[in-house]
Amino acid sequence: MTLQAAQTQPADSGGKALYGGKGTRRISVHDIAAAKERGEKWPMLTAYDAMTASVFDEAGIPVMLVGDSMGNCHLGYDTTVPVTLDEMAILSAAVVRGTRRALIVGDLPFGSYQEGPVQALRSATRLVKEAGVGAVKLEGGERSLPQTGMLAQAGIPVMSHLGLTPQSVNTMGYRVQGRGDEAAHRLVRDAKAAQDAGAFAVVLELVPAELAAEVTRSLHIPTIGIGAGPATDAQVLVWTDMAGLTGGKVPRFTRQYANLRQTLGDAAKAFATDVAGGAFPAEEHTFH
Ligand SMILES: Nc1nc(=O)c2c([nH]1)NC[C@@H]1CN(c3ccc(C(=O)N[C@@H](CCC(=O)O)C(=O)O)cc3)CN21
Ligand SMILES: CC(C)C(=O)C(=O)O
Ligand SMILES: [Mg+2]
Repeated sequence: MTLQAAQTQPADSGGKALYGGKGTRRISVHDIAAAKERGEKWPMLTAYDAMTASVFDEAGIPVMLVGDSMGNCHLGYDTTVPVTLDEMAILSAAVVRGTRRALIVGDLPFGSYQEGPVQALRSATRLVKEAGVGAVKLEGGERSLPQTGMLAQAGIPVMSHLGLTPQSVNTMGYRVQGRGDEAAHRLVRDAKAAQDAGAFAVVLELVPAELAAEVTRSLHIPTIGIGAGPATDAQVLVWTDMAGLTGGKVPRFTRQYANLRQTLGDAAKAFATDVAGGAFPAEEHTFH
């Protein structure tokens, strides 16, 4: 391929489709943009460790989010608020190492970008350089506009997160957002502002389906829904929720595709029973 051709063919992931495509190189934000033009709907899952990420990569999940939901799903906090940039960097690096094809998006944790665009750039640069993520995500539309613009101009692909923004749980709670005319208009404005500032995609969390559909129609960048109905370009779920590993209550918008909590608990009990009864280790596990 000539240099000229390379420059004019940004979106070939070697088989086109994000999901089910045959390409082996890393998916890029150009591939994400091309999927919206094709009308392809695509899946995104969170991942917090190399082994789980490798399973999803081999299953063809094209985009993974190292979510700050690692706070409650992996590190044992009650919310995402305590998660630090150090924790994000360590687990993001693990997810990058465990994958070959997926685009890895690192969540900027609470407190790592709210001070302003310079802090946002410093934090995002750490995730890009230390962890090797291909993009970062931050919460807020108009309120995070200087940050979104700074990252985009610096050449760091940035995903915006609107609707329910869990880092604001202490002021917002976990309620559906964008209900009523004024809140709906604000969400549309936020989404357009994020797009204009250079965001490559927008997460819409816990918003009415009709509003998510309107936002999806009015943007040229893809929308990724979670509790936002069926019309968004993509869908994201927290992996421990969809795999049935999360303990306690899970959000109503989740579908549980497996029951890993049961499976893993059964395996642990079977091991314990074998040890207690002397059935493990057997001859084939033993050296002489
Ligand atoms: N395990 C997990 N799954 C998630 O989806 C998730 C996290 N953690 N942590 C970060 C945020 C927080 N999220 C949440 C948390 C709670 C609700 C919740 O309780 N929702 C109510 C609906 C509220 C309403 O009707 O207004 C529900 O019953 O699902 C939703 C999203 C989504 N994210
Ligand atoms: C729920 C998704 C969008 C997220 O931000 C996270 O997992 O942290
Ligand atoms: Mg998050």
